[in-house]
Amino acid sequence: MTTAAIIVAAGRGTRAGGDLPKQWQILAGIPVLAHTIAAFAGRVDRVILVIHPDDRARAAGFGLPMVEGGATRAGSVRHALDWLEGQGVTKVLIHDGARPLVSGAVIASVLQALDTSTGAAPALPVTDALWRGEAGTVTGTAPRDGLWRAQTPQGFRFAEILAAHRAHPGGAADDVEVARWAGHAVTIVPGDEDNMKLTYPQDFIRAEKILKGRDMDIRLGNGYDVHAFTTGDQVWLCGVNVPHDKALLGHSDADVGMHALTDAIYGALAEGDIGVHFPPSDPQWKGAESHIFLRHAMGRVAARGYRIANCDVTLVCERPKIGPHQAAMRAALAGIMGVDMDRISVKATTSERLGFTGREEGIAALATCALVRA
Ligand SMILES: Nc1ccn([C@@H]2O[C@H](COP(=O)(O)OP(=O)(O)OP(=O)(O)O)[C@@H](O)[C@H]2O)c(=O)n1
Ligand SMILES: C[C@](O)(CO)[C@H](O)COP(=O)(O)O
Repeated sequence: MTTAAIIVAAGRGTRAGGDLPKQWQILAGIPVLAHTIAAFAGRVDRVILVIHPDDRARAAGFGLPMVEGGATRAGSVRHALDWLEGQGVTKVLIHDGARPLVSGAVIASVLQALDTSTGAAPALPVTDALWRGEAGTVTGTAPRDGLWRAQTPQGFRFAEILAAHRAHPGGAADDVEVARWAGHAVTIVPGDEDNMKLTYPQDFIRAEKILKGRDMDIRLGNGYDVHAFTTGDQVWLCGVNVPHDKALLGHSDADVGMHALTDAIYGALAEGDIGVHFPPSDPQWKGAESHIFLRHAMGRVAARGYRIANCDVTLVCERPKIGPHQAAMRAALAGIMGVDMDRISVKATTSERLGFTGREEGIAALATCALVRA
């Protein structure tokens, strides 16, 4: 059994306004879509992102398969279902990228209901009285009995929802409508008031408040790296080229500071180290610029729904002198990581001429990193 989640995020969010489509706007320090993706981590076997072609570069950092969206939500879902065909998926969840606060409990209920039903979706009963109105005046009332407010993820047996979407004439508000049109029963599972869809600007304020009320998850990681000196006239340290009477030896550009920092980030996520993601045995990483590794680690941070609280790097060497380059190093790292410079510290110490660093045989670097998720 393979489960997949399709996260539709190709809309333009016109009702939400703002400089960016709503799924890319920042909510509690990270993009809305990063929250949404993090909610599915570890709960399904595969996650597929449906994005607008203009957002390809922005979305690449998540490291997930990407499918181009359609002109409508249903079109976007259809593209992803077509893409998943033949990949052994038996259950598929279809979720709005604009619902970042979906809980693990809601996702689990939908998946569980699919054991006995072709379709399942979360919803909340309508509890307020319903009126009709015109020009600001109540013109009638409507019974609320049996009415539900639909949420996502809406889950289905894969083959059935793919066939239903292919046959549907279009114009459906959601995937439950498509499934029902094709004759499939859809089970209602309990929704969650917090599983709101960000639709209007004021929804962001409510979502921020909900997130503030949740427990904060903090993770710490450390990293340590050493590179030996060889002949040369420059070294790369924390993204800055420093003139020196030696060079650092390594499979990549040997930026010992950036390597320690990257390992600290992987460590905080409990996702191994640089060697796991970029094996030295693989010739494609020979001479690689270290920002590739750091950007990858930051993509993993975003994909897991975390953000950087702060990082601290210590370089251990007698020479070159780090002080004159410290500000440039902090700026370089902050630029690569997309965080404010005041969250990045770079400092240096000598080892009082003791050991391999004291004998100027190489440079060592230590790094600590703290990640937070609301
Ligand atoms: N062509 C489209 C339209 C919508 N969506 C996605 O479907 C979800 C729910 O749609 P909605 O809230 O209507 O989003 P938008 O279409 O972006 O919003 P608006 O109608 O305000 O422009 C969103 O995650 C949105 O990105 C999509 O993937 N492809
Ligand atoms: C799918 C959906 O989220 C169910 O509530 C909703 O129908 C999509 O958003 P829209 O605002 O109706 O386009």
